[in-house]
Amino acid sequence: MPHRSWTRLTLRRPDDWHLHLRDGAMLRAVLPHTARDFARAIVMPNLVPPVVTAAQAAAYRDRILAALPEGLRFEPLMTLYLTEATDPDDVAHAFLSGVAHAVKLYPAGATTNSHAGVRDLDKVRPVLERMAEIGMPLCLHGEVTDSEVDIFDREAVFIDRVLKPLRRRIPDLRLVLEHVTTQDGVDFVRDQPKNVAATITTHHLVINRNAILAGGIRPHYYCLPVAKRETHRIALVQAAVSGDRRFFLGTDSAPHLDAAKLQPCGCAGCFTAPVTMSILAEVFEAAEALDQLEAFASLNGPRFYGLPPNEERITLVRGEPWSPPAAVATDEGPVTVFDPGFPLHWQVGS
Ligand SMILES: NC(=O)N[C@@H](CC(=O)O)C(=O)O
Ligand SMILES: [Zn+2]
Ligand SMILES: [Zn+2]
Repeated sequence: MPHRSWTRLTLRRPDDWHLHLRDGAMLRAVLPHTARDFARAIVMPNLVPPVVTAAQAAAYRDRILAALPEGLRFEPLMTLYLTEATDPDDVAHAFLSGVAHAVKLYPAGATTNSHAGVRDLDKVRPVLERMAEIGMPLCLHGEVTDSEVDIFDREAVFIDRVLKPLRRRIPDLRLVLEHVTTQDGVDFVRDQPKNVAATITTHHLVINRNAILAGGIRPHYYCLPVAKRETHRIALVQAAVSGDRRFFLGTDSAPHLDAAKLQPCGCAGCFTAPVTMSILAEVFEAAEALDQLEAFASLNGPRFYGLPPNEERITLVRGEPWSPPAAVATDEGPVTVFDPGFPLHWQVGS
């Protein structure tokens, strides 16, 4: 049956393998939007102060569960923020006791709340070697921070200068190239026979760099890594719909108050949680690959992380275009919801 005529699609409940839930008022406002559609999420640790230790991750996990509205089920999968002072024993304890599922590497200065991240990879080598021994994945924000390097080239340069040497030095370390944005990144992952995967965001599947700049500056499309040329967006779509187990959904839904985005130096991040599954259905439908959506959103991620896929199912239903909320209210102000720029026909059935 041609995909264009599908009006319903049932799949295992998806997970989000890269998510920012923040804390406090923001956490309470955004969490229900993820928990409505997703069973689990890899929760990013870039709070202020960052989630560095096993104890901090356990406490953050408890705050997330306490913020979950009655009647919703959701399992936060915690990560540890890698610093040059991180203790390998604490990391191993966090992983082996189930408190944390991955460590996150932010090159210092690369993105939101990354200043406590890593400047010198040699300093964290004992941690990385221990992780390789116990099979704990390292999630990477894959951009160099060198101000000489053009912002649109920072992922490709990271792959050459950091990722390839790291692969050679610690080949058993399991890596996730988070929010891959380039053909270069896709090609790198495809070249790795094992231990490497990549997450792909919602927004990088639908916007290219024109969205940020054409016709005026549009802060709600500014995220890191910054969206690239159309050729790169197409490479991401091809990877996502290919069924290749190395690529899976990590929305990187990254809410910031509108007040923090709409200013002369605005924050990076797109808030996609409320619309991700609808957008993905449009993207996969347009690629005539709706039958691959379950692999991308519900199967490939758990396989990489060594977890069972969810048993529960959701149904996406195609109908007349619907209008998602323009913004989600928090106690501290509104957060604009990502607008893909095309009508959304698909909705997750209740
Ligand atoms: N993606 C973003 O643009 N922002 C993220 C950080 C990140 O994932 O790099 C955030 O925490 O706001
Ligand atoms: Zn990042
Ligand atoms: Zn992120």
